Amino acid sequence: MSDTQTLTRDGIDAPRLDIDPFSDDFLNMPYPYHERMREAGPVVWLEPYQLWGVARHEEVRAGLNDWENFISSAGVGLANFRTEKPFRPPSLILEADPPQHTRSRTVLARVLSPKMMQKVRADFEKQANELIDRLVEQGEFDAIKDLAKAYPLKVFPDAVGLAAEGRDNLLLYGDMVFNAFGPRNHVFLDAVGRYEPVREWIMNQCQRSELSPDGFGDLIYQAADAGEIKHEEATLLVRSLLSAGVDTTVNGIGNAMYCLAQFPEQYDKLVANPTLARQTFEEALRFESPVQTFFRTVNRPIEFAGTPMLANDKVIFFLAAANRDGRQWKNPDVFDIERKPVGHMAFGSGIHGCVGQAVARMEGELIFTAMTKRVKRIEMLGEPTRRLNNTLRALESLPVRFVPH
Ligand code: HEM
Ligand SMILES: CCOc1cccc(C(=O)O)c1
Repeated sequence: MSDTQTLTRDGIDAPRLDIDPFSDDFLNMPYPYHERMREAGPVVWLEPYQLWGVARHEEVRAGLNDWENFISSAGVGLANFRTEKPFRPPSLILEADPPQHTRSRTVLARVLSPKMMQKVRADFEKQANELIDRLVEQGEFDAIKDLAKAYPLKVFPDAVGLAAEGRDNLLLYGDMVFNAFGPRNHVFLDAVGRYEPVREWIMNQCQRSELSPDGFGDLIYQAADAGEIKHEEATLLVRSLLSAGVDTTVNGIGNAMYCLAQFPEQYDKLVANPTLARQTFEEALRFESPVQTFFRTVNRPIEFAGTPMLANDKVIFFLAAANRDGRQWKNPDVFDIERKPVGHMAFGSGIHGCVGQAVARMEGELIFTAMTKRVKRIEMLGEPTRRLNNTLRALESLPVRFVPH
């Protein structure tokens, strides 16, 4: 950092907060910090990283929907790709703006469409039923290792067309990718050591020769055969599926399990009405958002929510803070499966809104539907342990017991 940068910038027309969103304290328990930022104003200036923070629902939504002023091609993490070398070759969808983004999005939106989900639904359902049957037999288990990781690591790579071996590498890779959106803190440095061995493995898995025909991965190469994208672009788009498609759902399901184990009266409501399974997963995404933040870069001098911003400023959008904003939600800090959390920011918003949400929603719906049919109660056998990550809200372990009907 140059000398001038160590001093805070003049002309900041917003509340200045000395909050580090990547400190262990913040990552362990973000909610009091979210409240402070929301109450300070629609936009705040975070001194430790000299960037803007947006934590209220209305402004998070407005900012993510404004892709022309808040761009993704300069990176959706702390690093500004205009001045720093990206940690890895940029994503052609997440870290792209139109028109590149549009071509990538058209292909992935087709491959991951609700219509495509119908083709794999029966297998996702069979795997959910068999897994829950095994865990009911087992009785006591770790809801993260044996359920939240096991299910996505089976169904999604199967659908993509990956070989069966080495799939745990997808967790190491996802952990790394999501840490890399943050600063080079100890959380990132601890992960980067685990990541080196799998970097090559991941790129090998993205090669067409490694993918089974007609899986999600091969369908992307078929779009290249049809001339929609280049073949080398198809390889990077398969990497997008492997980057975003596992660690997200692992923590979506893991956090939902924690919610249902902490609030047994909510699980009782779900058992009484299993058609609430999809909505239960959605409420868990709002209440304990797996993806906590994403950044944007200001494209040109603008005034946003009454605050002047300069080109190249970084803005961090706190999706999880928006999801508990009392301006948007009644009793936001209550996990209520009868709430319809329409408009939550857990999947983002606008042109970059999650292209894999149909996959995520189907995984959540099927695993919790299978559970309600077999499990009368989820008992917590001890406190969970947390896995700190610069972007993800993740548990490392959650000891539970399934009490069958
Ligand atoms: C509970 C699970 C999931 C959560 C919470 C989640 C969250 C998100 C969020 C917040 C974004 C917006 C990123 C931005 O605005 O910069 C996003 C985009 C994306 N997601 Fe998901 N995601 C989930 C599951 C998935 C799955 C299963 C896949 C793949 C099959 C996936 C693939 C992607 C991709 C490729 C993008 C970039 C889309 C674009 O930039 O147009 N996600 N996701
Ligand atoms: C869940 C947000 O979406 C992501 C996350 C990480 C990587 C990528 C990618 O496109 O490589 C996408």
